[in-house]
Amino acid sequence: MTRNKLLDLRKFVAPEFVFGDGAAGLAGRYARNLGARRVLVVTDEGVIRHGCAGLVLESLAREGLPNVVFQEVSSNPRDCEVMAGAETCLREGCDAIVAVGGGSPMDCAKGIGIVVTNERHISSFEGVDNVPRPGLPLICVPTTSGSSADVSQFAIVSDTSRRLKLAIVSKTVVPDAALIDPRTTTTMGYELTAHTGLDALTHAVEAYASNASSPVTDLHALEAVRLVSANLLAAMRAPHDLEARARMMLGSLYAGLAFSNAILGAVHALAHGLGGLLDLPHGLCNAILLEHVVAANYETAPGRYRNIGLALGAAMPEVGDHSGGRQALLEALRRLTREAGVNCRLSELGVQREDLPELAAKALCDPCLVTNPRPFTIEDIVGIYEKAL
Ligand SMILES: NC(=O)c1ccc[n+]([C@@H]2O[C@H](COP(=O)([O-])OP(=O)(O)OC[C@H]3O[C@@H](n4cnc5c(N)ncnc54)[C@H](O)[C@@H]3O)[C@@H](O)[C@H]2O)c1
Ligand SMILES: [Fe+2]
Repeated sequence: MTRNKLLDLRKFVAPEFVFGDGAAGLAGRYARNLGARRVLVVTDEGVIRHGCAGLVLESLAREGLPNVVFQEVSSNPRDCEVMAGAETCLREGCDAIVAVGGGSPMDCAKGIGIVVTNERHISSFEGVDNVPRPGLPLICVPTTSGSSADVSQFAIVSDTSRRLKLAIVSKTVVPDAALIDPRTTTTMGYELTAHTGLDALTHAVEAYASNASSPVTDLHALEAVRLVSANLLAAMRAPHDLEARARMMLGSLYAGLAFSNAILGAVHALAHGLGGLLDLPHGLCNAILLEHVVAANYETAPGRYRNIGLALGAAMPEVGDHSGGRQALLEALRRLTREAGVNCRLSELGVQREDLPELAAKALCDPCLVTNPRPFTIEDIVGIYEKAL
C-alpha cells in the first residue's frame, strides 16, 4: 500500500532568498547585515570575464567593504582548490564569503567556509550530516540557472585522489542568503544554457521520483519541470530575453527547493563518477543518463512518472497503461534533450567499457542513490552506463 506522506513529520530547509532584477547588487548590503568586515569573493575566470563578479564587487564597494577575490576555481571544483581558498581566507583575515558564479564557485565557497571554521580537510565532511560547525557567513549569487547550490544543502567537490565527486549533505552548507538575479544568466552561451537547464530538469525529476519526496517538494518539483521544459529552448535561442531567463531561473530555484529537501537519485549518483573521472560538464552527464535511469525506474513509480510526463507536456496514455506511459515519457525526454543539442553517447566523451565497473562501484556508494525510487545492484548500474555508452 502506498504510504500517505501528508502526515509524515518532516523538516525543510531553505535560505533567505531574494529573486529578481537587481538582486546581485544587494550583495554588499547583505554582507554588511551579516556583520562582515572583510569579504572573500569566490568566483571563476569566466564569471569575471562576463561581468557578473563586477556587479558584486561594485556592491561591496558601495558599502565600503574590503574584499579579496579568490578565482582559482575549476568547473567541477577540486578539493585542492577548496583548501587553497581556505588558506587565502585565513591569511587575509576574511570573516564572510560571497560566492558569485555557477555551482562550481558556490560549492567551492561552501567548502572553504566549513574548512575554515572546522579546521579540517574538505574530504572529512563527505556524506550526510558530517559537518560539526557551521561555516562562515555565506551569500550566494548564482549566475547559471542550473545547480541551485545557492539554495541547497549540498556541496559537491572533486576528490582528485579518488577521481570522484564527493557529496557533502548538511544544513550547515545552506547559504545565509541567495541573491537570485536572472539578468546574470543573459551572458550564458547556447551550450551552457542547455547543460545547466537540463541539470535543473534532472533535479526536478529526481526530487519528484525520490522516495524522500513530500507534498512540499512535489509542488516545487512539478512546477520546475513545467517551467524548464517550456522555456529552455526559448532561453537558448534568445539569450537576452530576460523573461525567458527569469522563468528558467525560477524553474531552477523551484527544482533546488525540491531536491535540497527530497534529495536526488541514480542520475546524480551515476553522473558524479563521470564528472570525477573525466571532468565532464555535470549537466551534460545528467542529460545523457536521465532517460536510461527513468527507463529503469519507471515500473517502480508509474503514477509519479506519469505526472512528470504530463508536466513535460507529453501526451500520456490512460492511468493503467504503464508501458505506453513509459514510452511517452521517454520520447518526451529524448525530444527535449535532442532539441537542446544533447545527442551524444558517453563513449564519444571518452568513457570506455573498462571504466564501467569502477564507475558503478563509486555510484553505489553515492548518497544520492539512497533516495532513488528503487534499489540498484552493481550489475544494474553497469547496465545503465552500457545503455548510455
Ligand atoms: N551544490 C549543489 O546543490 C549542486 C547541484 C547541482 C550541481 N552542482 C555542481 O555544480 C557544478 C556545475 O555548476 P554549473 O553547471 O552551474 O556550472 P559551473 O559553475 O561549473 O560553470 C561552468 C562554466 O560556465 C561559466 N559561467 C558561469 N556563469 C556564467 C554566465 N552567467 N555567463 C557566461 N559564463 C558563465 C563559468 O565561468 C564556467 O566556465 C558541478 O560541479 C556540479 O556537481 C552542485
Ligand atoms: Fe545536478
